[in-house]
Amino acid sequence: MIWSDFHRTKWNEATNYAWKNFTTPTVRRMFSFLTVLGKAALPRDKLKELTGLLQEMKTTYSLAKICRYDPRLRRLPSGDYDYDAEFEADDDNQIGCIPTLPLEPHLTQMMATSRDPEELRYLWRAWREAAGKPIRQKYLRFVQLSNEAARLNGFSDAGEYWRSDYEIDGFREEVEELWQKLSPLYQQLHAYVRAKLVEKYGEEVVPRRGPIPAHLLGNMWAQTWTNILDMTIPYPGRTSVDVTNALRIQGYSPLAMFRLAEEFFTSLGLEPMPQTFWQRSMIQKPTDREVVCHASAWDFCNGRDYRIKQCTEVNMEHLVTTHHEMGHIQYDLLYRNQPFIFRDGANPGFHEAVGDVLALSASTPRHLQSVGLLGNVDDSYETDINFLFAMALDKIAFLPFGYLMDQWRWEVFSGDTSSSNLNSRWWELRLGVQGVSPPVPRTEQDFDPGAKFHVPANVPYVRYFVSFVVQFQFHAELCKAAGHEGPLHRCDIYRSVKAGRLLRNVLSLGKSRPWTEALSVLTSGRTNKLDVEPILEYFGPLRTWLESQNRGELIGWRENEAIVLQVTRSNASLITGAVLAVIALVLLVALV
Ligand SMILES: CC(=O)N[C@@H](CC(=O)O)C(=O)NC[C@H](CC1(C(=O)N[C@@H](Cc2ccc(O)cc2)C(=O)O)CCCC1)C(=O)O
Ligand SMILES: [Zn+2]
Repeated sequence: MIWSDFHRTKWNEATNYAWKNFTTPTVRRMFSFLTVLGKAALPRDKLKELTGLLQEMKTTYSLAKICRYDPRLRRLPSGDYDYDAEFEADDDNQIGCIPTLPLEPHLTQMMATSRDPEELRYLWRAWREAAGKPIRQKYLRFVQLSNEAARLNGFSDAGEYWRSDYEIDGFREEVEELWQKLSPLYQQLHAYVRAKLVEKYGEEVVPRRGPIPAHLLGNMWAQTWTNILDMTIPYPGRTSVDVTNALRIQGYSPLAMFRLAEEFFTSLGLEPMPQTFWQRSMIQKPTDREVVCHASAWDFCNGRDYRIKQCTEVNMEHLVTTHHEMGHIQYDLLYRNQPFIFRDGANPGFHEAVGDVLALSASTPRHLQSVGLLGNVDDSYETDINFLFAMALDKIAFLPFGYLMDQWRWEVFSGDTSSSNLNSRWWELRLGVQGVSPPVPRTEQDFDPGAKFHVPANVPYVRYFVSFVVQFQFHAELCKAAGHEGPLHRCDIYRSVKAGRLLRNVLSLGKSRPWTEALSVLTSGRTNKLDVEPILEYFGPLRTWLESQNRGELIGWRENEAIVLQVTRSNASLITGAVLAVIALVLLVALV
């Protein structure tokens, strides 16, 4: 229904006070959600422009392709590539360029498996040229319209609108405080991985006391580091929990991976996937048409139709993703009897945590052995450390990225970051928070955040940071309910109906109660706050091990030790700097 300006004014007036005096808390809660119109509050023409920009940015991202790496690419004295030459028809040795490589599965796979820094540097830059740079202007206009819509809903900007999903004042400070408590553990992991990369690539490529160049971490955005486990595993030759080979040798299909994940949920007494799920999901990349391969889980809001769309590859990372996506469907199923407006996660981080909680049990060596994916598993210290390290490459490495993505966007929405420092602010955060540096010089002509799905797709991201903290709170409580004894990282809640009942009680609430109350239910009243203790307890043994291994290493990074020139500020400031230097020189000479 299209809102006429008259209707919208009347609605805004009506929703500003009448319902706030309703006596029934649940009805008041319903209206507090119903009165937020979101982008529908925009005038018709601006709504059309906003949705058009969003579609264009998503299309650019999902269709972006790059050329294959060619080692004959000429390097400039500055260390950068002579890319222009790359596309000139070169008589004697045709380099040429036909963009054929999409992100999934090609670039994802190459970033994960290539150990050639030059190829990785090429892939890293070419992807940003194809996916990020082209949408910079569109994104700036999109931000303007998003802020206008937010203000029409009574928020100061789109960032405040996004944060309202968490229903607590000071959410921003809460997230900052959580990160401060987790950062020391991240820095220990960062220092250890950097030392291993120095061993592999040399100090020419990796500065021993500086940030880690972002293209060497096995992932296009350096957001999880599981793909460099082979180069960094503490005890090579001992049990490694990467069961990719076993999955392939045993002939696992994507369907078998989905059935395996479903069986974990039903072993807890939770819901099986409905019939339509198996009929209508897309679990493999089709060969006859272009699709958006970024995995997603869908609730068609009729209590029967739920689907996953995923370009599943047979490997460990996708087995975890399958649990993650199915966790969304499980949550959708558990709150399907709630009133429509309450059919949502208690907060977005809860929705992201469900599947990961089960994956924490399903990934243990003991569990992988029980499903036949791992051979002999010993209870040795080395196996424990190998396992915890593999988990840290996923869970701890991710924390700064999960934190900085929306720090950057909240500042863009609030205007603290503007078009003149859009990309340099991104790299300030990447350098300062995550300790990674760009492998080629960056300028304000680039738009590197735009090369990460959630920015063109306008999907908020702090939900993942919240999930990575709260999933360990869930894990600790479910393990307690399952009667687990011993270290938290060895817990496997598989087949525990008690754990399943507790999880069902928490998730069935949907968004009918504030998430702080859901946390009280989970912890039998012990807490209603996000708490880093469980994740720090889980990784406790690894932290001790890292601290002993890192003796003598610099913990943290010197920001001036990045290999390449950091983000060059907009050229104007460079010229100003040069002019001032000349004037100073002239004065000096004059004085002497
Ligand atoms: C209709 C709709 O949109 N539905 C929502 C779900 C809902 O709201 O019901 C949805 O399907 N969102 C897609 C998104 C996909 C993935 C993702 O984007 N992950 C992040 C962060 C991350 C990284 C490591 C990790 O272990 C877990 C998460 C990234 O890849 O950067 C890709 C693979 C994993 C999850 C998702 O499932 O969260
Ligand atoms: Zn998710």
